[in-house]
Amino acid sequence: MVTLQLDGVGAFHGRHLTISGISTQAFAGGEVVAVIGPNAAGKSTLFKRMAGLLGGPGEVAVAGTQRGTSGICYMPQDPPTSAALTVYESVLLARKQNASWVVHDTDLAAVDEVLASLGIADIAFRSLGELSGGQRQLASLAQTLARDPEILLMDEPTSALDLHRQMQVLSLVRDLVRQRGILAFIALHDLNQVLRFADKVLVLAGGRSRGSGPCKEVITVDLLRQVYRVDARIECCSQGSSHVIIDGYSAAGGEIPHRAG
Ligand SMILES: Nc1ncnc2c1ncn2[C@@H]1O[C@H](COP(=O)(O)OP(=O)(O)OP(=O)(O)O)[C@@H](O)[C@H]1O
Repeated sequence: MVTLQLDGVGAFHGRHLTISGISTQAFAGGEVVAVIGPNAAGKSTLFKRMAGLLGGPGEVAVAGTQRGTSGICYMPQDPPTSAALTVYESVLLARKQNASWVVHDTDLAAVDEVLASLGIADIAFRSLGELSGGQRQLASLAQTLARDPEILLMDEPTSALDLHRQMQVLSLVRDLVRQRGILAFIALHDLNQVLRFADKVLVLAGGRSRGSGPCKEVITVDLLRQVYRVDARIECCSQGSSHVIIDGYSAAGGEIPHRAG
């Protein structure tokens, strides 16, 4: 089983150490780990460091992989688009593992499967350049999933999607994680989506870790107050699941004068 553990991890942008000292327990295949925190907390930076795109101190310790670093698939927050390709071509190209790759029937079948599972077979032959923002995000998701990841790093993969699509994508990722033993890290801002879909959470703020572990243990009223500066309740709904309800927020930290609603 694939595992990933962070040990004193930091990352440089140029000479500036943007994140530092991030350590966690070992996360294992079959788990969805939400990476949460306010804007500029360091979530994208950590993903780039985990994907090997940024250098820095500490160790991203990966074990149990079949394909080494090529099994780590990173979906950036703003993926570049090559407007000349169709969705189908871009997803097929994502299957390319090395320079000697030639297309096999299994590649074509994998592309068909991923397009169908994301519900975007109808735009397979549209150019990437003519898609809506949400369609582009779905195409980027298809490219990432088509790589047969062992470890998935997805930076706000649902930020451009409508509610139905958010549910569809997060359910699909969770099902793939369970069925294939993938380890998925997903940066999300919607904490109710986190409580619904993630098994564990890693909280960042100011470039440092503010805790990690099972969602219900880590996401507390105190954490929401300290990290997000919101006055919130976490309540169980009639169907038994936990929800974050925001009552107010602080403009400057400490006191929480603004009441929502
Ligand atoms: N290319 C860069 N050069 C210098 N600093 C950068 C660069 N990219 C990000 N940073 C800085 O690193 C810090 C963390 O940014 P990062 O993008 O990782 O945050 P984030 O948690 O993903 O934020 P958001 O939720 O807003 O997407 C910020 O202070 C940001 O200004």
